[in-house]
Amino acid sequence: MAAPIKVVVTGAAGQIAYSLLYQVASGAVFGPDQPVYLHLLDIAPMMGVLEGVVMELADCALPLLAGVLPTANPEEAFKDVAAAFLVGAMPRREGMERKDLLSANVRIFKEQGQALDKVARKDVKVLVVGNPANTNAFICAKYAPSIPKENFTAMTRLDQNRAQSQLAAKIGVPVQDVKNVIIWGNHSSTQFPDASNSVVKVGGAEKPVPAAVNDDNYLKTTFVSTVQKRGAAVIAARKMSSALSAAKAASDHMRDWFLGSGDRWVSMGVISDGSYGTPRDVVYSFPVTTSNGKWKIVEGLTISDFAREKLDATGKELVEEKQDALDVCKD
Ligand SMILES: NC(=O)C1=CN([C@@H]2O[C@H](COP(=O)(O)OP(=O)(O)OC[C@H]3O[C@@H](n4cnc5c(N)ncnc54)[C@H](O)[C@@H]3O)[C@@H](O)[C@H]2O)C=CC1
Ligand SMILES: O=C([O-])CC(=O)C(=O)O
Repeated sequence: MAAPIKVVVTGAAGQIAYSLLYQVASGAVFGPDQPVYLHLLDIAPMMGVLEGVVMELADCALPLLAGVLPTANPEEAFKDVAAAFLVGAMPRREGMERKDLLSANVRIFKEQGQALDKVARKDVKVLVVGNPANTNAFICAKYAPSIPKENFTAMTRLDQNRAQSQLAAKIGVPVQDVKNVIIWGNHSSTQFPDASNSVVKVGGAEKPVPAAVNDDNYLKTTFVSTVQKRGAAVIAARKMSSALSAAKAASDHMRDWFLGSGDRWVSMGVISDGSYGTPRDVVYSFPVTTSNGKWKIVEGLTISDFAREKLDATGKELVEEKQDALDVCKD
């Protein structure tokens, strides 16, 4: 059995963490042979609730759980961690856009970037879930200059999973038979869910999704807006934001980053190098492949005029959000 790795989950007393912690501690993320030492960070007033979560983790009797450290101190929480799930942040309520959370949440990611910089492993893999996730990830990386920018990512995997599920239902196949759907840009209502390069297994053979769906108008309209607005639809129904599916997506993202994406593309918010004419130096969601703990943007895809407009609109929003975040972080 390998030596345990330290993994931090922030917002550990919150609703996403309540689903995520079991997945991490049971081996679904880092593999069935990798023990984990869980660091649980939340704010001081939540320490009582967190105590209950710690009790429940013990009561799960999980063989891979090597230990648990609950704390309200970021430097203690981030000490020597190999992986960080940055979940802790305010969620939006009905009628809000995710960027409305910026002024409340972005300072958390400045402070946590500084703490990671001081005490985390320099190869730590950071997944930002707290919204607005892309811009929070950008800020976190900025305040952790001793850690490579490539190690900071934002979660658009939930959007990818939603898109894959919508397409599978439309075509009438199991969800795992659809692959390579792409989420471009921001985890916001400007994101572009793009099925144009995705493929589906039908009757044992692979076929392009656009041919299998055979409804271009659907792929350009209903499909796009359903995925863009799915978070809001869940909030309208549940009066709370997605948690079960967000935790599953966070597990998928980190698992693929650590263990490899195989023959599938996955979407991750990563620091943009200007690929596909996107703005540089914002955290933009691209199709990537992962192996040996590194991600690589999928190259050589054709961008239609329709897609171009969408990639530009979501890029523009990210540039604006970045500026707003830098302004908030000045003081
Ligand atoms: N990227 C994505 O796809 C998704 C992102 N989200 C976002 O994830 C975040 C968390 O959502 P939930 O778990 O539902 O919220 P929640 O309110 O249930 O839990 C958040 C937890 O974070 C804690 N927290 C607040 N400030 C903190 C700090 N400075 N350090 C550590 N912990 C802190 C709170 O005390 C609370 O326990 C929200 O911002 C939400 O919008 C949610 C779903 C999907
Ligand atoms: O919509 C929200 O505020 C929560 C979230 O990010 C999602 O469900 O995608």
